[in-house]
Amino acid sequence: MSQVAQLKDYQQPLSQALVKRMDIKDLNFFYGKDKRVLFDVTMPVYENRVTAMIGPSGCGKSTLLRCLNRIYELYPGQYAEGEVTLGSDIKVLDRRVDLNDLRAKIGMVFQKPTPFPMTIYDNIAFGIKLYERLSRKEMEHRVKEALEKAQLWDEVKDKLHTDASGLSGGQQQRLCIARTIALKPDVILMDEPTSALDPIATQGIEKLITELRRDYTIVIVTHNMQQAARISDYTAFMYLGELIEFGETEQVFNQPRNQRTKDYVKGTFG
Ligand SMILES: Nc1ncnc2c1ncn2[C@@H]1O[C@H](COP(=O)(O)OP(=O)(O)OP(=O)(O)O)[C@@H](O)[C@H]1O
Repeated sequence: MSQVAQLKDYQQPLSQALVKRMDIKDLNFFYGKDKRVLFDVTMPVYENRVTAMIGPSGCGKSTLLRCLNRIYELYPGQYAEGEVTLGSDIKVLDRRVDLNDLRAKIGMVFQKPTPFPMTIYDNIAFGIKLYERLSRKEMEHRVKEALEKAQLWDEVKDKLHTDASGLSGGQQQRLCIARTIALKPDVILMDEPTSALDPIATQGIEKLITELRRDYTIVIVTHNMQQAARISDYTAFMYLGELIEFGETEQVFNQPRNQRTKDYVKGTFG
């Protein structure tokens, strides 16, 4: 059995056909006019699959992720050129596309769990209220559904109205995932979602990610190659702002086409 197959002990095969959920074409990114850090990146993001971005520190993984929901627009001087499409018709980089709508469709989970300073229940309800008017019953149902999908419900159902800061790190991260899920996104972006967590909590999140891909499309940036091998279906290897190789995770790890990929996955550099 291959190394990747052994690592994927808890991943169930998916039956859905391969469909492009997002399409990235000739993407360039600039931290100001004179600092270009992405160079003509072109790759698909497949629906109901986990795509991992790997590569040495500073290669542009997080920058690429941040282009997918235009979160960089919060910072003056940063801009992207090229094309990022969601579904068949939403041009993500087009300034006419409303950022709030976009971020509901393309949710994001960050490195450090960042619950809002409010109750567990309100953490979920808060985001929903920005987009939808639900009755109390409907809201209760949505909150429960999101917590169930994030596999947190059983642990918090008796303390929904206590402060979220009382949860463990792993629980807080699952709460952040629930908050994202509650908006019914198409795509969930995750930037090093387990790097602040202990091994047990990390395993819980990894398992959750592989289950969430039944309903969502997930793109994850990770430093941890074993994690990429365990949980992703597709892997993008980046180096110095270029996409060096993209393919099925099994292939990228076991039969890389590019010498740099080979060296990186073997641990020779990076
Ligand atoms: N706010 C910023 N201003 C200027 N340059 C930046 C900024 N953020 C990142 N960079 C540069 O952009 C390049 C890509 O950084 P990025 O954070 O996307 O890489 P990464 O692969 O995610 O790295 P890491 O694994 O260390 O998080 C690096 O050269 C980095 O120094």
